[in-house]
Amino acid sequence: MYSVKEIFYTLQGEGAQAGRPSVFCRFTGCNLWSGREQDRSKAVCDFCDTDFIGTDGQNGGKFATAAELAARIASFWPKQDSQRRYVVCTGGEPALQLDEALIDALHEEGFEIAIETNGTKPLPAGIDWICVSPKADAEVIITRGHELKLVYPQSLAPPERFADLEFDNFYLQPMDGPLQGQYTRRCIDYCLQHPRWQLSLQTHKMLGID
Ligand SMILES: C[S@@+](CC[C@H](N)C(=O)[O-])C[C@H]1O[C@@H](n2cnc3c(N)ncnc32)[C@H](O)[C@@H]1O
Ligand SMILES: Nc1nc2[nH]cc(C(=O)O)c2c(=O)[nH]1
Ligand code: SF4
Ligand SMILES: [Mg+2]
Repeated sequence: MYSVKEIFYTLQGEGAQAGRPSVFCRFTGCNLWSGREQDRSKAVCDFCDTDFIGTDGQNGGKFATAAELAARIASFWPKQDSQRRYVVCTGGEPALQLDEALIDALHEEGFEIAIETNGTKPLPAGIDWICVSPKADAEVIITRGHELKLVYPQSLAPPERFADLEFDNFYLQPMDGPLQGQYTRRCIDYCLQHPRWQLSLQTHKMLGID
C-alpha cells in the first residue's frame, strides 16, 4: 500500500533538471518532522516548506499496488508526446515508501525516475536520478548520487561537510522564509568563492506554478 499526498504534472523547479516537464508524486509522511506546525520547533528538520500530511491533496490517495500507482502517474503524461517521461518522487520522505516494485512498475510505464530525498534512509536499486538534500541534525547515509542540493544556510551543516561526497553536481538552495533575500545573497557569495557549488533557485515559486 502506497500513501500519496498529491500527484501533479509541472516543470521541475529546482536543481540540475530545472525546467524539465515532470510528474511529481508526493508521498505522505516524513521521518524528520511530523508535518504538524506545533511540532516544528522541536523537529529534526524545522524549515520544511511542504504539506505532506494525509492523502487529501490533488489526485492523492492510497494505492494498493505498484502497478496501480504507476498507471495513475502515467495518466498525467500528455498523450500526444510520450517521449522523455520523467517522474519525481518526493514528499515528505519518499524513501519511506518507494520500493523496487514501484521502480519496476514506473520503468514499465516508460519513466525515468528521480527522487528528492533527505538521504537518511536506504534507497531501492534502479533510481535514475538521485537528489540528496542533507539536514543538519540527521546523518546522511546516501553518499553518492547525481545531485546534492543543500538548503542554505544551516548553521550545523556547512557546505564543506558534504563537498567530498560522490555527487556529480553540488547545489546551494536559499532557505525559503522571511530571510530568503539575505540567504540568496549568501548563496551567491558562497558559490562565487567555491565554484564547485552552483545556485539552485525554486523557480516554480517565482513562476507561480506547482
Ligand atoms: C519538501 S522536500 C521533500 C523531499 C525530502 N524529504 C528532502 O527533504 O529532500 C523537497 C526539497 O525541498 C527542499 N526544501 C524544503 N524546505 C525548504 C525551504 N524552506 N527552502 C528551500 N528549500 C526547501 C528540501 O531540502 C528538498 O530539497
Ligand atoms: N515545480 C516543483 N519543483 C520541485 N522540485 C522539488 C519539489 C519538491 O517539493 O520536492 C518541487 C515542487 O514541489 N514543485
Ligand atoms: S526532510 Fe524533507 S519533507 Fe521532511 S521535513 Fe525536511 S524538507 Fe520536509
Ligand atoms: Mg517543494
